[in-house]
Amino acid sequence: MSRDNLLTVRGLAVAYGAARVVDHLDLTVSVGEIVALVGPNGAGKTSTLRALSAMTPHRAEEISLAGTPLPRRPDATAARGLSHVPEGRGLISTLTVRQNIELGAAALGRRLSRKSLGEMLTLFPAIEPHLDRKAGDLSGGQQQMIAVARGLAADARVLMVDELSLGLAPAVVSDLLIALRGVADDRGVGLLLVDQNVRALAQISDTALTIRDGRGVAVDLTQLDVMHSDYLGRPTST
Ligand SMILES: Nc1ncnc2c1ncn2[C@@H]1O[C@H](COP(=O)(O)OP(=O)(O)OP(=O)(O)O)[C@@H](O)[C@H]1O
Repeated sequence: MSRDNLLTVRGLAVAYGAARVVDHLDLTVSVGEIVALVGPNGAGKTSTLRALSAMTPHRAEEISLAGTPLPRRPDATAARGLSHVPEGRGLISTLTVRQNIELGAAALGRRLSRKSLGEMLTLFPAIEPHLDRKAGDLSGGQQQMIAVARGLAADARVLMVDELSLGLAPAVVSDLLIALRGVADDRGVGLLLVDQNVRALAQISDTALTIRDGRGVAVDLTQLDVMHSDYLGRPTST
């Protein structure tokens, strides 16, 4: 393990019945690193994130955070600092913005401190005027900011975000990605981002991989930049 490694995954396998969608997948996410996980529909990206946060049955030789094996229960995984913003965001639309952000900490039996809330609002100033509105009444971009804030508010050391840009305008996606780059640079959080919008990801990621025949394959970021949206990518080595 390198000194700065946070998340280490070796030999991850996910199967649905006889269909093995992820097989021998390895990946690492280091302190302050943004890793893009790209690939076409059905490649196994969501299954990978769900397995890492123990929401999907899986096998693995190693899933560890900062050198310590992660437990295989979603709440325990989150409590150790591996946070997951699922596709669709998973907000409770009838609760307020503030309550949704508090849920990140509450789910782990913690109270969200004023300092943590303040940090989230500094990161996403667009949601500050709406703290006491129902989350479901906000725009898609604002809801994605709330979901990321909720994930970070649970003292995330590694944050995984599934389909960050889905349904959002390019300018909103850009704001979100710049904020996430800041989270990585300023707070040292490691980010594992899944998105169909590979061109946007290429702007802010440090490394990228795709899933080919179940395995993680490194992708050249400069190739991502010129791809159309769902291109699988070329491996940097074969
Ligand atoms: N609960 C499930 N039961 C059975 N098959 C599933 C289940 N979840 C996913 N799959 C299948 O596993 C494969 C990988 O799905 P997954 O959602 O992980 O892919 P993905 O790369 O995230 O795709 P997308 O970009 O479309 O979200 C697909 O063939 C999918 O149909």
